[in-house]
Amino acid sequence: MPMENGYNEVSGVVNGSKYSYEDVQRIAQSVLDRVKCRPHIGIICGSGLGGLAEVLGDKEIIQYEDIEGFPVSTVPGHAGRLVFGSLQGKQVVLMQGRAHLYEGYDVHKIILPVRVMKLMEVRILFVTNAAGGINQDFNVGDIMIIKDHFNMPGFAAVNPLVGPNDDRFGPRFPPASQCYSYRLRKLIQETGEKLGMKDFIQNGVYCFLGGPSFETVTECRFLKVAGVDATGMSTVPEVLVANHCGMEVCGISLITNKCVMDYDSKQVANHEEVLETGEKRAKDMQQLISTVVADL
Ligand SMILES: O=P(O)(O)O[C@H]1O[C@H](CO)[C@@H](O)[C@H]1O
Ligand SMILES: Nc1nc2[nH]cnc2c(=O)[nH]1
Repeated sequence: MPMENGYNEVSGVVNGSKYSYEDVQRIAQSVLDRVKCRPHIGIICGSGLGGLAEVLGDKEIIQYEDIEGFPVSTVPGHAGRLVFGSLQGKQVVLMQGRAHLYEGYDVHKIILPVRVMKLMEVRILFVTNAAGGINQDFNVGDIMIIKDHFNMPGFAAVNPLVGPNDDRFGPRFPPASQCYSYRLRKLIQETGEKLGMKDFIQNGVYCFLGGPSFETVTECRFLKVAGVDATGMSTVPEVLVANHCGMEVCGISLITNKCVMDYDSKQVANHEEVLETGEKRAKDMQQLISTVVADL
């Protein structure tokens, strides 16, 4: 069972959905008991990007609601299924949808699937998302290779590593300046160029915000000054935990809309546009990730 609900005297935080190492071991084993696949590669699909599951061979599917502790997705574009299968001859596990803070989940709950993947021996993690473009040189439909992130809620201690540390997962004070693998960033860039995607591949910094409101104009302008290229409401908690436990991480954002930078603009962000752009670029995202996986 998860650690006791309520206030944790050691960490001083409400620790209701924090899972111990033994809890995660048990959950990982219960998932492995249900599938034949033994993946070393994990893929988390962002809003509208779960179509990659369709190209997996020998699929084995488990609904999140059938896995102890897994947060159930409540957002359109997030199917809420763990899909095992083969991609380019490699065994992979793919999350078709994720949970977000704004759905009401505690940050410790959001990252549980990443720790479960770790204990299933996943070593390389692809994390994708839909994001708004802060960088005005970016176009809708661009694919941004994440080189770094800005954990804005982290300024208020919203970080999945808050609380007692279990060294079996990773160190108390993990560095976070190299969360995104240089090797995988280069591989994605080169692969994208070979596939003729150079014109819409970008590199940049992703900012995590709590949502669910999209940003105000002033917030967007602030992020631009802070050096952010794209913003969204996910990814960073998962990446911090993956980095903590020594996974090699590749982050990819699809720029689904341009953030509004002008106070008099008539444009407004909306989730329908996010999903539409995801649909339009789905095939390219699939081809890019599949080709990179083939080369691993
Ligand atoms: O980050 P993903 O899960 O791709 O979803 C993005 O799209 C939704 C907003 O349209 C938000 O949840 C935002 O984070
Ligand atoms: N915060 C945020 N998340 C997004 N996800 C997709 N587009 C956006 C956006 O413009 N802002």
